[in-house]
Amino acid sequence: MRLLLYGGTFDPPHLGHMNNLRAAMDLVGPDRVIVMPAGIPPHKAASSTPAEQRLAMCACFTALGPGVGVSRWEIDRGGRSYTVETLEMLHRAYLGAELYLSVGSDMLLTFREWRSWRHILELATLVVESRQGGDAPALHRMADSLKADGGRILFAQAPAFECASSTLRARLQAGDTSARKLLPPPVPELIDEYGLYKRSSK
Ligand SMILES: Nc1ncnc2c1ncn2[C@@H]1O[C@H](COP(=O)(O)OP(=O)(O)OP(=O)(O)O)[C@@H](O)[C@H]1O
Ligand SMILES: O=C(O)c1ccc[n+]([C@@H]2O[C@H](COP(=O)([O-])O)[C@@H](O)[C@H]2O)c1
Repeated sequence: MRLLLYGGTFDPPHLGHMNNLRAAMDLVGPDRVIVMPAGIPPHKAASSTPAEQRLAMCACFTALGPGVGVSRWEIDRGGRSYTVETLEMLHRAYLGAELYLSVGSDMLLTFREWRSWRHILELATLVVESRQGGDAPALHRMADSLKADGGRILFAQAPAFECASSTLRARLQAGDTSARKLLPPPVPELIDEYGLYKRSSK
């Protein structure tokens, strides 16, 4: 059994994430996909969007196929979400499964800063997706060096879809409604329902 983990802050999920996960699924052909919104992301400021609302927005990923589920495990644990702990949990819960971890280019380039990154390489195959055209040489250099440390690394074959949650939040807060086109359903509807990313009053 192949199990693909896709973690993120998802504040909010966007078409770059959808493109990323679809490409990883096309490459790996997983039996099961677990989308895991982080409690507190380890390497950036905590999101001000409530975890339950980020979790609800992740329903967009289930459109990618019947094997795709969204887990609240990291949110329920609370605190900083270290991927090694999530992979250890999956390793125990799905005995014998081959684990894959989907990451965008920024995550691969900072991978040696992750907690217990050597153990992550033992537990899972990394599936890398480019976030911007032209980043391939740096990604391949990093992949080669992680392979020398025993890592297994695959590259998903999809053109980069340049998009970031932080930019979309800023655009929505500035009243740029065209940013909504980069959000998969039901994300725009939930943003309205929860009153997220509101234009700041001056
Ligand atoms: N446009 C994209 N293309 C490919 N991968 C992406 C893209 N955006 C995010 N990712 C990857 O998705 C995962 C989760 O990302 P995250 O939720 O932090 O989104 P983000 O857009 O990077 O957010 P922010 O701009 O707030 O940092 C990470 O592995 C990240 O590299
Ligand atoms: O475990 C770590 O040390 C670690 C360091 C940085 C990022 N991560 C994970 O990578 C995923 C994407 O992180 P982020 O901050 O871009 O949302 C998310 O699942 C994080 O928990 C994990």
